[in-house]
Amino acid sequence: MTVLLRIARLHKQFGDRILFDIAPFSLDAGRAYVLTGVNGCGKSTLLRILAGLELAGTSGVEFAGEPVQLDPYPAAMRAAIVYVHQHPVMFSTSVADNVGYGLKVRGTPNAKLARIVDDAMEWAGVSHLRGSDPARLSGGEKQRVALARAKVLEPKLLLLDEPTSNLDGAAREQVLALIPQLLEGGTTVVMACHDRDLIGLPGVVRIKLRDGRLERRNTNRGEPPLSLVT
Ligand SMILES: Nc1ncnc2c1ncn2[C@@H]1O[C@H](COP(=O)(O)OP(=O)(O)OP(=O)(O)O)[C@@H](O)[C@H]1O
Repeated sequence: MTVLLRIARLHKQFGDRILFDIAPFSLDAGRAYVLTGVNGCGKSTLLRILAGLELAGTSGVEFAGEPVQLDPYPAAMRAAIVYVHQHPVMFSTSVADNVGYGLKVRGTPNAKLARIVDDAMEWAGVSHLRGSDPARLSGGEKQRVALARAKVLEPKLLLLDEPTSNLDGAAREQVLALIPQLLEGGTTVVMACHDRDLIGLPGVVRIKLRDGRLERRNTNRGEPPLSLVT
């Protein structure tokens, strides 16, 4: 399998506190990973670094086979990597505008954009909310809109930060039902989570941040070992 992202060393500290020092690790193209670890170990920070939202000390970074630096964050990675926050921030226009915003910025023609947005909203079960004020959505609806907004961009790497946290009952089930479909699309996905149902998804590689290191666990359901952390 092709490596999408390779990092020889990734080091993050806040003041004197070393949060993690990871060396080396790689993410395969089209592979799904679940990132676990105790509260505060740095899962969100790691995803934010990969998304270019936070700086870190890095060396030996390659993305899609090209050597890159993460500061300044490369445009090619900005275009290819989408981060979905556990509390997604929405523009206060409409749900449909939010789902289509990234495509609009990319200059997608209106007719095509409308079609893609319709399909994504149907996929996420939020078509009925198309004209709604995003500020009035429930947590589960917001997360599903955020997943639709990410999906339309067809990212090479999708980073999901605790997609089911703070959700329960039907809202959680609805988000859980979307995730396997995202994993089938050929996108590399990394999900930070504590949710056992996500951690147990078949074919997903488990990685764990512990004591500032990234450990690789087995792939679920006894599949062959993968080259996640080499
Ligand atoms: N800007 C910052 N300055 C100082 N410390 C920070 C900053 N951002 C995060 N931290 C600290 O870094 C640690 C890791 O935070 P992070 O949110 O990445 O953890 P997490 O593993 O995602 O936690 P959780 O499972 O609770 O979401 C925490 O102790 C947090 O307080």
